[in-house]
Amino acid sequence: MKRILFVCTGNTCRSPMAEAMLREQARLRSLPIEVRSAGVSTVDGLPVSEHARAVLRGRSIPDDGSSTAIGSDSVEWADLVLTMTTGHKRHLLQRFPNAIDKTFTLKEYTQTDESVVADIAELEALYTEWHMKQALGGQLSPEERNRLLELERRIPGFDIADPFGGSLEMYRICADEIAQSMDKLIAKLYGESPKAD
Ligand SMILES: N[C@@H](Cc1ccc(OP(=O)(O)O)cc1)C(=O)O
Repeated sequence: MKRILFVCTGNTCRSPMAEAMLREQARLRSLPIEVRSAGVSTVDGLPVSEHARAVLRGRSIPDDGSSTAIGSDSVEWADLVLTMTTGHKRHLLQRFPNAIDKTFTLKEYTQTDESVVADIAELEALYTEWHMKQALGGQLSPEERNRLLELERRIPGFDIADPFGGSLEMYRICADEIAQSMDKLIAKLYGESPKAD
């Protein structure tokens, strides 16, 4: 059984859509996956946004969840933590540094260019080094800082933009973006070919 945790800001738009979509795919394909979602800046018990629910309904996907503030219990529960943006990933890793080996942005985890994967690993190591040095009152060396900036410049963007407060169409576009990654995620985890749609 694979346990996957999706993370966004409020846990009322993006990560609940991702959670519901993956759970539905797992059900349809009989895949051994458990899914949860949480927000880095939210409180427990908020309903999923109306537009997100409408988009899910349009895809015939049930949704009956409510928001959960991220905590050590859900991070420890997960085998894989997939965030909607790099900002969420940084936030999460600052609070739960032990989760470094299982935490990725959704798009980063599902993209396949090896050179980009290597760049991301190097960048994450540099950020970890930076945080450790800062905690001890130090700084990165000028070479490390230059390298960090170079990597930041050349790594493609992996963020799924926040549709909060936007139109139903914005939520649809966001859901389509998440759905594409979901097919790639299943292909990566189970070697199935992504669905053509
Ligand atoms: N902006 C909201 C919080 C919020 C942010 C983003 C958001 O979308 P998502 O659930 O996709 O992170 C939902 C809620 C507030 O001011 O309280």
